[in-house]
Amino acid sequence: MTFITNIKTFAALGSGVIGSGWVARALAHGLDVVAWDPAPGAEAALRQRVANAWGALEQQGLAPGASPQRLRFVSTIEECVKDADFIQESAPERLELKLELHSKISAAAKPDALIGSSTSGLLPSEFYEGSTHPQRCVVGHPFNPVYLLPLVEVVGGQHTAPEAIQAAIQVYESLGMRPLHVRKEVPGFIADRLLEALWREALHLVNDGVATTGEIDDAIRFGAGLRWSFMGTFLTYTLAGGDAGMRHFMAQFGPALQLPWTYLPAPELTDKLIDDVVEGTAEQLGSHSISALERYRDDCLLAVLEAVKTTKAKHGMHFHD
Ligand SMILES: NC(=O)C1=CN([C@@H]2O[C@H](COP(=O)(O)OP(=O)(O)OC[C@H]3O[C@@H](n4cnc5c(N)ncnc54)[C@H](O)[C@@H]3O)[C@@H](O)[C@H]2O)C=CC1
Ligand SMILES: C[N+](C)(C)CC(=O)CC(=O)[O-]
Repeated sequence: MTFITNIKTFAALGSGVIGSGWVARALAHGLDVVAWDPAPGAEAALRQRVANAWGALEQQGLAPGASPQRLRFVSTIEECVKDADFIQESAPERLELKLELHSKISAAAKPDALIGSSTSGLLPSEFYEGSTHPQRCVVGHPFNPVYLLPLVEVVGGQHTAPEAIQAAIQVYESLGMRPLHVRKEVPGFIADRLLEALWREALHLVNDGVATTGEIDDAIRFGAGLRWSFMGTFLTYTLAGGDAGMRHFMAQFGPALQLPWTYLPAPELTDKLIDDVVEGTAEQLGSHSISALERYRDDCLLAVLEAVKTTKAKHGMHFHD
């Protein structure tokens, strides 16, 4: 079974936060991009998002011929996918919607064009159930902003061919990404299970009046957040065990897991909790607009990526090590 991996035309369905991030990444890699989104005003919003991202992409380096002008917005699903070499769906996170959309996408697409879904945690076996040629269908779960963050989790469903997983990994690599094959199909995959655990605890801390949203963000950004950009939890905690390493760490800090410090179930999303979170984050945002904050985030990310790359090289490592 072979699938198209040398892609020239990228199709994006759904052009909100994530779809527009894919569009910007694909354009920056010198591809032709065709996009579709049913919302009124979607084309203008997409072009605005791409323009907002373009400065960061220029700083990172564009592929020869890369241009926002190579984006074509079309009015039907069929027109969007029929000539595409690779298709990425970024529609709202609703199982029924994705199920119906994928039956239309896959029926109109070339049979050897891979189809990826940006879902954050729905199961591909479920939403590709009605798809034509489901062996080429995968999840390619990205991270926001998609045009800068390298990670993409690649997950297959029960009908996905192993060759399709490998081919999708190849395509995502050609877009400058760092694919992580999630070998077992589980809800939330790997990264969102971790992120959701943190998010749940953060909401409990607000709900219990322990800290404001700003204080919780400070607890992350001045501490673990800084080290997470180059070293994950396991290696970090190996160092926390000193010369005795992980075995000593487990003996010393493992029992605290039983105390417990954390709650597993999520807090109830009461109106008060939602108001506290919305008002807290509005205060953090201050007078900055969302697009100004996006540009600030992108500048920080570019600087961090560059610093990590250079420091690793100094220690004889590659960025992906
Ligand atoms: N926002 C995030 O941080 C992340 C989201 N994702 C996933 O990406 C997908 C899209 O999420 P967002 O971009 O955040 O949502 P969004 O709400 O920003 O964008 C969704 C877009 O889909 C469009 N849409 C509505 N009905 C549609 C249909 N039937 N077919 C195609 N498009 C349709 C909407 O008009 C909208 O532009 C979801 O599956 C989500 O789980 C993945 C990683 C991160
Ligand atoms: C909140 N979220 C589940 C949509 C987050 C993601 O899927 C990944 C990210 O960018 O944090």
